Amino acid sequence: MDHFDLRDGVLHAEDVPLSLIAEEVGTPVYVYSTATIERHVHVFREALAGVADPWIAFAVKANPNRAVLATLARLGLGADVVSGGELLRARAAGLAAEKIVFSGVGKTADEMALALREGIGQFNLESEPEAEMLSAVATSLGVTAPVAFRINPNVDAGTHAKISTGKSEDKFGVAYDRALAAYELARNLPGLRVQGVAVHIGSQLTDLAPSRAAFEKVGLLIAELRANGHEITTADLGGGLGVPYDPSLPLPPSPAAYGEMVRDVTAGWNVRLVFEPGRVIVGNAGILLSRVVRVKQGSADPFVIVDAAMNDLLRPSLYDAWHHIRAVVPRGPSFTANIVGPICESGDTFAKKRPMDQVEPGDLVAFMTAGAYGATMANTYNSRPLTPEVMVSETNWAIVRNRQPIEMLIAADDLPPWLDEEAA
Ligand SMILES: Cc1ncc(COP(=O)(O)O)c(C=O)c1O
Ligand SMILES: N[C@@H](CCCC[NH3+])C(=O)O
Repeated sequence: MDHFDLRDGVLHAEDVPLSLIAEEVGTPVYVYSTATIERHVHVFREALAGVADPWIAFAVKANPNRAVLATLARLGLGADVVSGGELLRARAAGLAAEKIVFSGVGKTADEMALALREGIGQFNLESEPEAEMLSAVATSLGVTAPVAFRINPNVDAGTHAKISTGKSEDKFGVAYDRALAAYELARNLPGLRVQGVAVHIGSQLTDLAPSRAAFEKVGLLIAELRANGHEITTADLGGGLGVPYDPSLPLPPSPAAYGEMVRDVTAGWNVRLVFEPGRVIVGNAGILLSRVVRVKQGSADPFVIVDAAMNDLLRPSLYDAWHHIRAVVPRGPSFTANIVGPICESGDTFAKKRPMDQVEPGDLVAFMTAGAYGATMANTYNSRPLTPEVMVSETNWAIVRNRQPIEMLIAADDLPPWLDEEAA
């Protein structure tokens, strides 16, 4: 439960009762614990003890809230970004440019120019044409881009198909058997300085064996590249370590076990290792706080209708993801219910036939493990405002992204000239 503690039957975020936040900010609202984020960074770092000078680049996509990024910046982390927007957010939060790596298959020339001007630490290139584009952009700016190729090791990560990234049919990385040729190409392109190899096979990984297999391929490639005269100084092992969502399932590998595997596979590589953890840092540092609107009897199990919906937390409807849902103040015996949101799609279902705490209209419920890929995937479907976010630190708490009033969403739409007059 980390720092969302149950005390006297009440769920607290650090030392702030969630009921206070719900009253003042309204629901649904994401709540993050600073202490839990700090602890997770500490645990991840400890797990890498013995790895010389690890470069920990937080995967910004997992939680790009500026307060979260600023917390990580204060702890000395870098960032893995996948868009110009993420890069700007990371910089605005105070993350050092030289600790930023830039991943993604579709970087545009504008995004490359932005990253070059900022002076980021590494571009993880995902194709030969991307190398050619970066070479042209860097040359036009008169700078040199530090690059690695992300290779596709053709390894099945054993995770949900939509978040698996290391199989040959996935769009990511350069096919392993094309890698040597890609490095030859890059060596001869002006404006590029080849420095590393990168890999990332997927997210919510619950078995270390596929990662080990992928890393072993990276090790072989580094040896071949060096034999061909390339100077390889970094190896980016990506992110992906899973977190516990469903308490009835076996625990995913611990950061310590992951660290041990990494040390074992990379012994003798003589490179600076880069890590891109996202979920493992923030997943269990956040909850989505919601209120029960009503309980409706179905022909079988009751429907608990809450004020959070698939637009606030997309994971259950997109990946059939499981989030533990608990009453903030338990009322005693559990019952079996379907937990749903108000959106007009049957996919707006958080849990089916779920044994859960007894709840009544007005009660607060917490969706646990919602700190990663929660608020960042929220949207305004059904013209619902974007979910606000709150950060707690000991006895302090603050809104770190406000709920946008629906008036703002309406005002954001411009009318074309031929409708403008009519509306006015
Ligand atoms: C390139 C890259 N790095 C890092 C991550 C972070 O993954 P996770 O949040 O599972 O650690 C992802 C997402 O899967 C990614 O695509
Ligand atoms: N959005 C996914 C993770 C995607 C990882 C991105 N590479 C999830 O919620 O599980």
